Amino acid sequence: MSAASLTVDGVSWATRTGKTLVHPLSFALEPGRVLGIVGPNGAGKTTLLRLLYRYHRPASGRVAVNGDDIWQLSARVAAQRIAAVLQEQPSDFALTVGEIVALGRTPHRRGFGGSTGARDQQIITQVLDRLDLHGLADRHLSALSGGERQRVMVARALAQEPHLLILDEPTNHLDIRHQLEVLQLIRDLPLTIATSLHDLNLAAGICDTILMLDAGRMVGFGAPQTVLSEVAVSRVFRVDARRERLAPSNTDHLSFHLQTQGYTS
Ligand SMILES: Nc1ncnc2c1ncn2[C@@H]1O[C@H](COP(=O)(O)OP(=O)(O)OP(=O)(O)O)[C@@H](O)[C@H]1O
Repeated sequence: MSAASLTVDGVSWATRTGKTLVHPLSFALEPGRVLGIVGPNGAGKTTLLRLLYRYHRPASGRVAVNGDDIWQLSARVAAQRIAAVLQEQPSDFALTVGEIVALGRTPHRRGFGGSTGARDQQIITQVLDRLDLHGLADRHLSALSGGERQRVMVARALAQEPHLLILDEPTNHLDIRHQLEVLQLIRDLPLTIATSLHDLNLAAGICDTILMLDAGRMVGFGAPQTVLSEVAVSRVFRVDARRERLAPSNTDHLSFHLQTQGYTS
């Protein structure tokens, strides 16, 4: 596994009816960085992620991975570089966990239906181990809990050996232990990562950089402590946010309260 740089230059996206959901935004991420995308419901997080994994073609601007415009790459080469773990649960219920993780190798095979080689098998075994899924390899997806399915989807994405990993709310469906495990895995992976996260404290804990969206506009980009200020979080999320120092861990923690006085945006 190796990490890629990500460059987003003047990228915007609008619906067919002309409603702009992502206003032009630019940022750059160095290889190996973890970017957290935060913002209220409907702010455009999923739409921005779709632009990063070549699902939406930008209305303006370009997305480049290691300097290459992702729309200049073939779909297959793009899939060798970028993998995504999405919110929607998969519909491949008839497949086993092992078979689904093996699907992650597809972009690396010659021709469709190519057989699984020794190297593919080795990688599949490694990711099953890494996600603690070995005991479930022969189980059908329909027989798994939501959290187990989520781990299978992360395993499939890692089997793809991407350089850039996109995750949309990866901790949905996960209990606290598995949330922590998936987040620690994300932090330790030698990949460039862009993930949306609703939990601002988790985001501050694992991300190097935070991108804050509000109504399709980038309203913050930088270190978590800077972007997730009390003032900015209060304004964008329409709450009273307070930053407190937790003892004995000596870490910052945001707490949220309904506003007593209205903020106007
Ligand atoms: N293809 C589309 N056509 C029209 N509207 C869309 C489309 N995709 C998303 N939207 C709308 O654009 C806005 C942004 O959606 P998006 O899913 O990107 O937000 P989000 O920040 O991921 O929200 P959430 O936190 O609720 O998941 C929402 O109001 C959504 O209803």
